[in-house]
Amino acid sequence: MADNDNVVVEARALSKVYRDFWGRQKVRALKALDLEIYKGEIFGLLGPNGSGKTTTIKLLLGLLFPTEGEALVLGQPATNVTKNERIGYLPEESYLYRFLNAEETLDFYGRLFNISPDVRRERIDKLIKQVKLGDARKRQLREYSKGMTRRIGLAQALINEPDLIFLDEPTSGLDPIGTREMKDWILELRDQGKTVVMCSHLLADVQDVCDRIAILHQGELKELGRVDDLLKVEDVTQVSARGLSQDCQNEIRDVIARHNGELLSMENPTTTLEELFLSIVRDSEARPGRRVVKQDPESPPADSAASSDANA
Ligand SMILES: Nc1ncnc2c1ncn2[C@@H]1O[C@H](COP(=O)(O)OP(=O)(O)OP(=O)(O)O)[C@@H](O)[C@H]1O
Repeated sequence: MADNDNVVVEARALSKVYRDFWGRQKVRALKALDLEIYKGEIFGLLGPNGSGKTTTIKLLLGLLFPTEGEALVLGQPATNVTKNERIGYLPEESYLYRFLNAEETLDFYGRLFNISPDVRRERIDKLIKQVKLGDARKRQLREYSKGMTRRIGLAQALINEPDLIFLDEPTSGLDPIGTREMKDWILELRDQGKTVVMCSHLLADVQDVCDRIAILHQGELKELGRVDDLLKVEDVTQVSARGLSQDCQNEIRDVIARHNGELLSMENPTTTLEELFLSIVRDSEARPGRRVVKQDPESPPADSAASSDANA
């Protein structure tokens, strides 16, 4: 295996077969996976349900033993669980104690890592503020919404200040604002030099934050590479410009035709629904009480009661 400080995860022919009670072959969940993940990158593990993503993470955490092949994580065999002191893990379903509050939960996990009381107190305070649970720090987790549970899950995964963080579906159950915050935290972790490995079915989120991805299907690696390279459409050139007159646009059309090119589109770009949603919510927070009813010219007029309410 490579002796390279930059390689944080290295899997060679990593395979897992789940057997049934009688020891007969049951499911080939992972088939000879070869993979390297580098320091300081956000790596996305994608694939349909049952393609082997969670199995891969569990093998890398040493929670499962491989049937064949091997993996090195942070320079140590994946099966060596002492390396997990430098790893954070947010499972798909957070296994948290419902009757503990946020502080007690983080204190519990801090103790598991033998973090001294002073450092624990300081870190818990910092993390609770970071994931914006300051107002809910004394509330039991059974009262938490899905989004709050995801956020305390992230704080728990960071309690040991890990170098490598595994996040299984980090944005599931979060609203667009919670999703944006989670993505910003993930980007911040990379800025701090940490390595993040995430699984997600939400491809827009993966595209937004991941540097490289691997796509698994039926336990096999089908694609591996940089997101921007994989998504680049080689034979199309996109130009974006502001302030073009109609004459100028016509000239551009002529130039493209003269050079035997095919004009695919020349139009005003649209923003994303995420951008629109976030700008409306931020605007509403900045100017509470302001209500807008925008009339779609195609739709029938709103009834008079709705209009007078909106103008109130
Ligand atoms: N403990 C187990 N015993 C037997 N089969 C298992 C076990 N865990 C997973 N499998 C099987 O291994 C395959 C891969 O499962 P895995 O959970 O790794 O997929 P996944 O990509 O994480 O799926 P999802 O997106 O649904 O979380 C599936 O066919 C699954 O049924």
